[in-house]
Amino acid sequence: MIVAPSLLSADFATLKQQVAAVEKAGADYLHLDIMDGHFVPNITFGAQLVRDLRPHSKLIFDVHLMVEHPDEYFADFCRAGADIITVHVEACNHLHRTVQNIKQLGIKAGVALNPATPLSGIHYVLDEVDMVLLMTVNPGFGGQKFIDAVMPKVERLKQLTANLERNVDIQVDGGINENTAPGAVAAGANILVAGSFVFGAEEVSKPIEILRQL
Ligand SMILES: O=C(CO)[C@@H](O)[C@H](O)COP(=O)(O)O
Ligand SMILES: [Fe+2]
Repeated sequence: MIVAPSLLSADFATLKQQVAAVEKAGADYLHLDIMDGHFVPNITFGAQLVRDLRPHSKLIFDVHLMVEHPDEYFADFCRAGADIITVHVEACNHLHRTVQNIKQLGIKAGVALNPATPLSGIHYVLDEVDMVLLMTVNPGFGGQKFIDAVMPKVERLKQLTANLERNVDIQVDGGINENTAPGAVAAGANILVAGSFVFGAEEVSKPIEILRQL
């Protein structure tokens, strides 16, 4: 599995070292949660942090935009060094255009769905997107409980993407740990985001290895 540690659960006073630790431990992506205090009831960090971390890591920078008006921000995150930018379906008035505009910058585009959002909103962009992120918690905070009811949505998405000629990654995000990840993988996910499971461990290498082996 592709493992994407979420920096949200790291100690923000030592970010550079913690990014280096997950990279050394075999992580594939670095998941960067951008929250604006409007789309979600929490505020994290902006493009400047992505820009500052970029020279220190070869990890794929996977930017999860939990902001209103994502069209106003994604280009800045691309310039800052994002490799993948994911926008929320619930925040986009013209999702197809937003996805196309992200891809025109030469990076990958993802679309994210909250747990209560049905797959129907993305049927007509599946031909365009590189990744679909299915939230397995309500976005806004790390350390929440995995919502099992999202699993049939993962299965359905897997069926839909299997019919496409190109690869579309399925990312799950929220409450992923050694107990919940196997079910998500069985349902069809191939990218596992994990915040508290990775950064809450004494050694980040252990949870990363557990997820990688799935
Ligand atoms: O996008 C989000 C939360 O909104 C996530 O990326 C969290 O950061 C995941 O944290 P854990 O649930 O794994 O602790
Ligand atoms: Fe996230």
